[in-house]
Amino acid sequence: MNRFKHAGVIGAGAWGTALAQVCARAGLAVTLQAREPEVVESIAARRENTLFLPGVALEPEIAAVADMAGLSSCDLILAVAPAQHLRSALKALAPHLRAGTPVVLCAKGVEQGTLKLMTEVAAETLPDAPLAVLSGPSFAGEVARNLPTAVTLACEDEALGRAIAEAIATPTFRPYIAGDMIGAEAGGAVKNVLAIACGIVEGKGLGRSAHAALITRGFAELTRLAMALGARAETVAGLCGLGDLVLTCSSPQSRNMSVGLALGGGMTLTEALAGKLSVAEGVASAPAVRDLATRLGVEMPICQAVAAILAGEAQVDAAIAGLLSRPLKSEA
Ligand SMILES: NC(=O)C1=CN([C@@H]2O[C@H](COP(=O)(O)OP(=O)(O)OC[C@H]3O[C@@H](n4cnc5c(N)ncnc54)[C@H](O)[C@@H]3O)[C@@H](O)[C@H]2O)C=CC1
Ligand SMILES: O=C(CO)COP(=O)(O)O
Repeated sequence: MNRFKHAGVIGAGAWGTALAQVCARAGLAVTLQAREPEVVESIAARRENTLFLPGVALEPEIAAVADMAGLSSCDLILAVAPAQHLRSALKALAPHLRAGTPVVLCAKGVEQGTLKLMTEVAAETLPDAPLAVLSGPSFAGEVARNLPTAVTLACEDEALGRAIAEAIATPTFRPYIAGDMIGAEAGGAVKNVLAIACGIVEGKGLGRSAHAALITRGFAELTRLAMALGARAETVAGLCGLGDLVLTCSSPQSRNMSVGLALGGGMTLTEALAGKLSVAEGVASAPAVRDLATRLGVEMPICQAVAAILAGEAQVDAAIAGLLSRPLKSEA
């Protein structure tokens, strides 16, 4: 029997809307909180999120609300506001959260300034809420259309992790349970920065060999940072780390990779982001990942190069030349 009955989803971007679909298909009542009035209106009037997930017919169980108060009767919350807005979203949720309601963190990023992971932000804003992390290779459009997807559902409380996974699983959406929340969230945050690098490699036409080298050396960086943060190696080798890195570095469907493609093709960052409503988390997380690596003494040359390019401190060609001319070293 499902322990949960009513899911509340914070953030009606593409991923929040896709996860609302998953929860509805899993048999839960769903309330989707949207920041934009036009999203609430389009879901109520047309059963479609015309702004962030156009062309997908939404399940009848999904009700959209503007106010966090609309989530007060939920017994499970999925927090899907972008990483840089998670703190303000959870603060707004706090007065309406029922005691003991688990909060599943679904954003992929590191908070700028504080350099905190999403679990740290949530622990500060909702100190009493049980937390879990959902992360893995999952394009919103594919999940919303019911294509097969597997993700990591990480929770320190194994029984709670299992209960959440059972509540949201469907025949096509398969959460694998893990105990390591830090590994799950570190993988998702760093892969977005690496996807920008992969886009640059593609945009510059540097070839499949360079692409494979970048994914592999990028994974080494991701693993080093995650381990320094306290993650377990097997978590980052799973869906939320390696799996998501492979997906995001391999398809222009990725918003992060698309930004890299544009930069590699000669656009400025401003041109690459112009007119985009959707979030490319790696752009905001790159400087935070770089600063976190510096603080922890972790070598992350690819992420550092991406951060420098995005900040206008390095040109693309010079950054590539800098990476290729690093002293030869042991692979391990
Ligand atoms: N789209 C995807 O395929 C996937 C996205 N994610 C992650 O989910 C998170 C949300 O991304 P998407 O749903 O794709 O977003 P999106 O790019 O589709 O939409 C932008 C979102 O940002 C919100 N937003 C904009 N300004 C804001 C502000 N000032 N305060 C609060 N919210 C604001 C909008 O309301 C909207 O929900 C990100 O961390 C992303 O990395 C994770 C897995 C898949
Ligand atoms: O996280 C994602 C896939 O797992 C989505 O990637 P983008 O945000 O780069 O589109």
